[in-house]
Formats: sequence, structure tokens, C-alpha cells
Amino acid sequence: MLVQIPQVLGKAGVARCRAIIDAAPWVDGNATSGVQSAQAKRNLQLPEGSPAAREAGDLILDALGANPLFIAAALPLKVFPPLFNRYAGGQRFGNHIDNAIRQLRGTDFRIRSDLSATLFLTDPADYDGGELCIEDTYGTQRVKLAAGDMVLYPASSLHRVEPVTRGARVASFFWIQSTVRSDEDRALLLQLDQAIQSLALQQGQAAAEVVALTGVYHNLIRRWAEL
Ligand SMILES: O=C(O)CCC(=O)C(=O)O
Ligand SMILES: [Fe+2]
Repeated sequence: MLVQIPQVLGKAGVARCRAIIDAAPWVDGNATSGVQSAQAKRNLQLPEGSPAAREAGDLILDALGANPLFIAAALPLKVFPPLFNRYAGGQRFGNHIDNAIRQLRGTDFRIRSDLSATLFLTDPADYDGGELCIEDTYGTQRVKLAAGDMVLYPASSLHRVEPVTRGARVASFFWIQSTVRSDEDRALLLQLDQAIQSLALQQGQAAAEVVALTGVYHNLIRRWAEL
């Protein structure tokens, strides 16, 4: 399931994030790749754990913690500290699947990547190309979102970033370990959650059906959650 989360960062948040990262030193993106993806990857990244990546990453983590759609869609257990990339002058990242386990360099913080996320930090009018193309059961989804918007997709998906042929594409990317490992189960929970929200708007939070379905929602999580 692909989920678009609009305006994780507003205009001011995007501007702050960009001011922090644009002033920092960038390095060859292959510093963080596995052997297979290194062959396909041409971009720049902020070094993992660098002061700018941490400061801008914390801004994103705070915004995600207050975003109900992110929480309902990802059911996050652990979020990898956000990384940052920049593609320009024809740079791209060919087809690959992200590593299953990510460890934060120099620490024992580890996650299983259930979900991958890209938070766009450049206005789409400012660059050509750079679509994030994700293969899913319904075909290839080409994703290019407004600055501040984010896409969440199963980390098991084959995906690529198309060459950037004008301007520069700056984004944040990271992974989430979910309390609910299965993408299908998580998709059902999101559908149920959204149906309950709209029923609650019509009937009120205290309506018997809303209370009963909220119970079903939590009882399904109780069945499926791994902590
Ligand atoms: O920049 C993106 O949208 C995704 C980057 C990516 O696929 C990766 O770094 O593994
Ligand atoms: Fe990737």
C-alpha cells in the first residue's frame, strides 16, 4: 500500500529544514549503500549522524509524531533517523530494494525496515525528472509530490529515482519498523480506522457502533502487534 501524507512539513518547516541542510557539507551517496545498490546510485547525501542531518531529522521526527495519518498508516514502533539526499545533473538511483535491517552507525539502534518513506523538500516546479517510481501490485506508481509532502511505501518494493535533468531534487528518506509487520494487515487497519473516523463524525464518538468498531480495531492490533 502506498500512502501519501500531505504537509508533514508546512512552508516554514520546509524552509527551516532546507536552511539547515543546504549549508552543510554533502558527500557521495554511496557511503550508505549496500553493494548492489551502490552500482545503481548516483547522488549526494548528508553524512549519517552529522549535526545538520540530526537537527533537520529531529524537526521531521517531531512533525511525524504529531501527524495522525502517519501514525495510523505506519503504526510506528521505531523510526530510523531521517537521511537526506540530493540529485542533480542527470543523477538517479536505479531499481533496488532497500536493506531489510538498518543499524545507526556507531550505536546499537537497529530496525527492521517494514516501510520506506520519502519526504519531498523541493517544489516540483524547480526540477525535471526525479520521480520516485515504485513497483506495486497495480503497476508502477510514479510519485513526485509538493515540498513538505511524504510518501510511505512497503520497504519490500522495487523502486528507483528517475534522472534529474533540470534543477536539483532534495528529499529526506528513512525507514520505519511497524508494530504490525504485514503490509496487508496494516492496510486493513488503516481502512478500518478511516471508516471509524468518518462514522464518528456522523454519529458522534459515543455512538454504540463507533465504540464497538473502535474495540474491534484495538483487538486486531492486540492480535497483530509485535513490540
Ligand atoms: O530519494 C528517494 O525518493 C528514495 C531514495 C532511495 O530509494 C534510497 O536511498 O534507498
Ligand atoms: Fe531505496
